[in-house]
Amino acid sequence: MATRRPVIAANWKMAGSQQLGEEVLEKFKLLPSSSAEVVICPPSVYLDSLQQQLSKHSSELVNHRISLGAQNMSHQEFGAYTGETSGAMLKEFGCSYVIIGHSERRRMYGESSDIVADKFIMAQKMGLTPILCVGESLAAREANRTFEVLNGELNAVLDKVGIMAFDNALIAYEPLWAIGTGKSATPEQAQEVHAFIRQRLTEISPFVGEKIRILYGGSVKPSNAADLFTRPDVDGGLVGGASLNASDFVNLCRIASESE
Ligand SMILES: O=C[C@H](O)COP(=O)(O)O
Repeated sequence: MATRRPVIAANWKMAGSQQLGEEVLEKFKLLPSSSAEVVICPPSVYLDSLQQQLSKHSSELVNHRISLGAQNMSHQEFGAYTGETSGAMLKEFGCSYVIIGHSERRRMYGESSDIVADKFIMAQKMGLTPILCVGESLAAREANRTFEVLNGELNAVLDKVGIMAFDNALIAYEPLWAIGTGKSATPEQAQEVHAFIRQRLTEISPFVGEKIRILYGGSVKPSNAADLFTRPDVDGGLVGGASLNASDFVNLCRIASESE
């Protein structure tokens, strides 16, 4: 089986502050080292200060791999799109990653799977690694439609970009019923879905399927992380609420590093 380095991504959503960035980096300085890749996705207006903080503390963070990511981007390259942020701008402010198709964007801002696929394409064109979010609603799970929903969300992107584009992407499985509810999927539920996603990709390309990192998101916290992250197809987490507490977040990164 391929060795996949775990990834812990923080999605601050519309929360956090410049101060939180400083607190998180101070906590990392106290952790001797971590092998997990860490991605911090603050609101875009904080990217600049976080980039500067990372550079200020770089000599004390050499034993960590901390990158910046964004929570969203435009599917357009540039132009008259009021309120939007382009991939090139995110690159300019130090981003390596961008979250694409988070369920909050699909649900509250009407992002169709087609737009999500276009964002995926634009992210890669701009040199960003997309973190593609997929996940089913509670109603879909209760109707035994989980795999059907996931297939639909994956196919919408696969059909447009092709399997090899997933060689430079992460997938985050985020069941909608577990997001911000305090009720995480069980490790067994997460593993079952992650294995399904990996199998789906492996059928098309064993190379990509084996290599791709699939993160779990939905009420991840230090108390349930070890059980989730040690499942064979769970390669880390996309963390919302717990990433707003510097100690909890750094603890999650430590747990992920130890689960490798
Ligand atoms: O992007 C993160 C997810 O939506 C999970 O959020 P949560 O950890 O607050 O449940």
